[in-house]
Formats: sequence, C-alpha cells, structure tokens
Amino acid sequence: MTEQKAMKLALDKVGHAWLGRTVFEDFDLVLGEGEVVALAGPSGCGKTTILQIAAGLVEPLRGRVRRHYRRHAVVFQEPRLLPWLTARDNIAYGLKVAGRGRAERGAVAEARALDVGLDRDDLDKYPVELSGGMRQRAAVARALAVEPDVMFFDEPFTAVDVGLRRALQDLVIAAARRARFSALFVTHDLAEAVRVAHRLIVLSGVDGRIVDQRAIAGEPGRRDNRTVFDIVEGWSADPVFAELFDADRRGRA
Ligand SMILES: Nc1ncnc2c1ncn2[C@@H]1O[C@H](COP(=O)(O)OP(=O)(O)OP(=O)(O)O)[C@@H](O)[C@H]1O
Repeated sequence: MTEQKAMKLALDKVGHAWLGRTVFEDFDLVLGEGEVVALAGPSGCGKTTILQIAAGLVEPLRGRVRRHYRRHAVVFQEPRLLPWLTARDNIAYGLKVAGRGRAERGAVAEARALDVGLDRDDLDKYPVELSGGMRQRAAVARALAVEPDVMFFDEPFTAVDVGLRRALQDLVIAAARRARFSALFVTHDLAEAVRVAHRLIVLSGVDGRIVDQRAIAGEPGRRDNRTVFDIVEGWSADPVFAELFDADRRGRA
C-alpha cells in the first residue's frame, strides 16, 4: 500500500473565464507534501490562469482553493527583479518585508545565492549587470529565501538558453529535495516536465479540460538524459500529447 502524503494545496471544481470567455471548468488538483506536479498543455489552454488561482493572485469565478501551508513563493518566466536593488537585496527582499534583521537577511541571501550557482561577487551587482541566466538564478534564490513550503513555477526557464535551462532544472530538483517543498510547475516542454516532476497533468488546448494525469516513472533527479528522452519519445505516439507535439513541431518549423 502506498503512503498517503499530506495535502498541501487543493483546487476543487475550479472554473474561470476571462472577459466572459470560459477558459476551463471543473478543474481539480491535489498537491501532496513534497510532490512536484507539472502542468502542461498547448499555449492558451489556461496553465498560467490555474497557477495564478492556485497562488491566490487571481480569484476563481467558480470552485474553491484549499491551502494547507504556511508560505509560498512564485517564480515567473521573467525574473522580475527590482532594478534599484543589488542581487543580494533582491534575494533578501521577502525577508525584509517579513521584518527579519539585516545580518540574517545577508546570510540567507548569500547561502541561497550559492545554492543557485551565483558567486559572492554577483551579490553586489544590480540586475542590469547580470546576464539573463544569472537574473533568473537570482529570482529562484529570492523564492527559496523565504523557505516556502509550496513553490509555483510559471514556465520559469522558457526564456533561457537550452544548456542553462538544464542547469536551472537541476537546481530546482536539488532545492525541492533539500527543502522538501511541494511545487506546481507550469511548462509546455515535456522533457522539462519529465525531468522535474513526480506527476504530470495535461490540459486540452480546446477547452482546458484535463486530458491525462500520470505518474512519471522514477524520481526527479534520478532520471538521466537517456531516460528522459525515452519517456518523452514513448509518449510521442500517444494521442493525449498530440496537441503538444504538434505545437512543438510548428514551433521548430
Ligand atoms: N488577464 C487576462 N485578461 C484577459 N484574458 C486573459 C488574461 N490572462 C489570460 N487570458 C486568456 O486566457 C486564456 C488562457 O491563458 P493562460 O495564460 O492561462 O494560458 P497558458 O496555457 O498559460 O498559455 P501560454 O502557454 O501561452 O502561457 C488565453 O486565451 C489568454 O489570452
């Protein structure tokens, strides 16, 4: 018998419409303790809207959200760093808002910066002095600094180079294991979903309905490149993923 993990977040029969146009209805999700769930689907199917509702950034028109956690953090596609603060102060921003002292903020910012592969020297730089990849590392460090028990990732690595994307995925996997947070990870990249997540939910591009939910074999961080490739390749003939693969082919054409 498998152990039932404590529920951290649940969306019950959630529905939403923008400007009177229904995006999805009756969406259910349960995020367990320490679980990383990837949410995939073609562009415009409602992934970001679901994440925003889950994170409390948008009020759903229907249904309810249950949160059984203390703190969450969000990593967006763009780093959203404050340009007038150094990397150190950006990373420590949430701690300052929470009223934590200067020495503690500095120590936490430095530790999280090192976790995400930034150097001590980078901490005194302003966002404009950092590369796009370093800015996104700082955004991940800022999210980790508040010790969230739930993380929301909204296509966080879509805008970075393919090589760096892999490194950033690895550091998210390592951080999830170390800090034991749960996460909802929105992506349209199946290989990314297979790398980072325990479970995958696929939405339809037609009506935002869940077309499939499946556990991904193995553990995040323990799937090597070959395994990831084989899993995604094995899915390529599955009609459930047709819209995603079609969009990918169109994107590459
Ligand atoms: N704030 C908004 N106001 C009006 N319409 C919106 C708003 N946000 C999203 N939409 C619309 O709702 C639909 C779902 O958008 P959403 O961003 O949730 O999809 P997505 O699956 O995340 O797309 P992508 O992969 O392109 O980011 C789209 O048609 C989008 O244009």
